[in-house]
Amino acid sequence: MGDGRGGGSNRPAWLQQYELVGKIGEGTYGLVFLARLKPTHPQAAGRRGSPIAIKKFKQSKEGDGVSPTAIREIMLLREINHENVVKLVNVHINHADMSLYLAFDYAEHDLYEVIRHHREKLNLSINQYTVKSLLWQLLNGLNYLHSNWIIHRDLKPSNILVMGEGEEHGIIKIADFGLARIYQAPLKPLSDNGVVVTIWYRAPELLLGAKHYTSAVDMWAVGCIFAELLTLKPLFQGVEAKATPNPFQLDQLDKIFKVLGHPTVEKWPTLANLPCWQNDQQHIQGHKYENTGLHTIVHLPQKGPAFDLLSRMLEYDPRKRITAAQALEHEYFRMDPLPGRNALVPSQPGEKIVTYPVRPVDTSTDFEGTTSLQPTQPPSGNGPPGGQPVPRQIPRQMQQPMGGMQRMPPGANMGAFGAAPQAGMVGMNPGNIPMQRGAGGQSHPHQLRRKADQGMGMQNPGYPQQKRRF
Ligand SMILES: Nc1ncnc2c1ncn2[C@@H]1O[C@H](COP(=O)(O)OP(=O)(O)OP(=O)(O)O)[C@@H](O)[C@H]1O
Repeated sequence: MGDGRGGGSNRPAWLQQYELVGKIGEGTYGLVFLARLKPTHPQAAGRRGSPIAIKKFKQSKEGDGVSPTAIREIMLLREINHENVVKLVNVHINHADMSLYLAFDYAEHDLYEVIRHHREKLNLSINQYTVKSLLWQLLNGLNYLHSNWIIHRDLKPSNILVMGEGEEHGIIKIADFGLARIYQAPLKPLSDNGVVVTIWYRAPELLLGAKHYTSAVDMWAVGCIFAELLTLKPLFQGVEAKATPNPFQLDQLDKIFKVLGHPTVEKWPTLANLPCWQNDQQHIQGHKYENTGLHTIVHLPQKGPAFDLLSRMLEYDPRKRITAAQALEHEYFRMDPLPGRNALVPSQPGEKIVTYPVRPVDTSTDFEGTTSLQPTQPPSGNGPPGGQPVPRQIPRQMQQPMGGMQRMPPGANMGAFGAAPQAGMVGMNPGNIPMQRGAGGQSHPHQLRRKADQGMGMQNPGYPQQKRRF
């Protein structure tokens, strides 16, 4: 960046336009940094430049190329253009060390932090309008992805970003497509990629060894997230059995069955074909579960539309599970309060405005992940001087339900759908990227590794610290 922190002559011109603020997170596949356009840049015009998030991918274990996961992420993201999906603004591969930088629009919040703020700081539920608007936008982005034959496969609160103050305030952006992949019809076995959906949000068919992913796995995750937005607690907090390469996760299934009751072949005919159902007579088939009632956990009237929608998302049989397109048409979204474009404004006049914390930034870590001796600076600076965010006074921008997206016929291309390649991608040619053997087709051990601090191991069955926060 040429600023003495993570600067380097082998940085491309676009990266040198930005100054690094610091590290904001660490995921399975790399580090995420906050950077800003330099004040000297014409677009910044002496002001503080707009923020971007730069995701630097870790090198593959063999250290001999950009990982297949990264290639896949680029291939997908460069085609994607939707208000509720995070925008990729630039890409750089450093051929010297084969590191990969992806620059995305920066989002000040994510659902993990929004939920945590309500649970731990406010001890207050999220208002109905905000829950509905967040859910609507999540479904809207997901409908776009599914319509374009993309399954996310790793939906969880930390992957659902929410824009901070500005013209996109309160808008959701689905992020982290490192694990997503364009799916094909007819279904092609994808199980050689490993089981990738974070365990708490993982659909029962995957836990029982289904060999095929469908978009229904994302809808299960949305159901879990919907319930979590309502109760501020993960719905099914299973303890992951890490020692097994097997998808079978008994504790997670146990948590699900205790709430939703025992699945039956009458209600879910293909259940009998699932490998783990067949193989585990004793624990799964032999155990009888009472249905404790989802409504008692989420505190929703059983006959109401919110509960109806949630139940359809948590339908055992993936073929009967509601789709994103259907969910957007559900009665829940036609009733007051109607969903809006800015999910973070108060739901009614006089209601207290919730101020969510800005992302903490570790300003002592540079792009190489090296800790410098610089004094730690205040957080990202997106709040006012002094670090105390002011209440937000932005009026609700939309009172009408937003129109659902048209579903795209199988085989139609993105161009036909109106998706333009994104800015900054000119010259990007994934075909020219030196790839590891097997890239794009085979799984890489990196892909299957889960973060040690996810809080889902036997040692830490409580609420997870899913990522490092500073
Ligand atoms: N565009 C972005 N703007 C702001 N923060 C972001 C952006 N993209 C990712 N983050 C944040 O950076 C952190 C790390 O993200 P990353 O996607 O690498 O990992 P993760 O989702 O926490 O975990 P995993 O990759 O293992 O699923 C998260 O807190 C995430 O919310």
